Amino acid sequence: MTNTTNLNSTPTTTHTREPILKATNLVKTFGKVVGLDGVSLELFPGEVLAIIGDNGAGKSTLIKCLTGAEIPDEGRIELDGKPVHFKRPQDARSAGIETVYQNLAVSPALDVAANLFLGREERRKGILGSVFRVVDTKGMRKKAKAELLELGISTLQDVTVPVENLSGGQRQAVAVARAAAFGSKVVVLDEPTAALGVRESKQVLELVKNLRDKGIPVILISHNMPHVFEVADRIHIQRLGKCAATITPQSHSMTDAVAIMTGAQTA
Ligand SMILES: Nc1ncnc2c1ncn2[C@@H]1O[C@H](COP(=O)(O)OP(=O)(O)OP(=O)(O)O)[C@@H](O)[C@H]1O
Repeated sequence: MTNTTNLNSTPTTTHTREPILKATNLVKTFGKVVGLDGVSLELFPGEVLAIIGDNGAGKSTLIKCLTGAEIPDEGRIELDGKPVHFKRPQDARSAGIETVYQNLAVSPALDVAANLFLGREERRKGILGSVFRVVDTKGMRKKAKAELLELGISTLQDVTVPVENLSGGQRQAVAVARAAAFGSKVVVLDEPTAALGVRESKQVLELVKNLRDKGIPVILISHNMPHVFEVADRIHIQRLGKCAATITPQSHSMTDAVAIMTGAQTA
């Protein structure tokens, strides 16, 4: 991958590999309101792509179109080079796109391992034979531990702790670990550090880097410029429903990014 300095709305990075996820000219309107006005995006293997933009710039709408929560009016989405037409979030999830939304979908009363396997519980034969299959708590706990270890999540040693007893950062880590497990191809994180303190944010940002290093590309939506500049390989800037520019932390400063975002600097 080579980075070039360029403020045009075309991606500033050239890649030798094919994108895992590619969106071309997405349009989404809500009555007279234009949420997305012809937005294109590419996500490459092993990268963190941040999406930034002012309120109402179209970040959520873009993510929702990529993850099946909204259906674009126009445009094309390809996953691994093949066109996809997600009609609901479950379609995107089945295809390998996992999303962690701001309002975390963790179950507070369940323990860490149960949360990691939520909706995908593993079963084993019960003592009465193969007819009765019981939830394989022990097996899932073992796998949960291995998954957390692989992701470098060291703050969650005990997978039998109920999630309601964890800190905000640890809960976020559980949600991200769940998204990263089960062979997902892409992880989308919506404001993962918004509700966290400095130390907890740092842990989550480390986790994002670990995901990338593990080969899972991440799309990160964030308003926090220092966080974006710390972890992103490329930064897609949304403005008024369009992509104003795609930059890199090497090619542009935070001041540049904010100026492009607000229209003070043209792309
Ligand atoms: N369901 C909806 N119905 C009507 N208008 C919508 C809907 N969803 C989004 N919009 C509009 O589309 C535009 C883009 O909104 P979107 O939520 O994608 O922006 P955003 O960049 O995520 O903003 P924020 O940072 O405030 O969450 C806004 O004008 C918004 O009001």
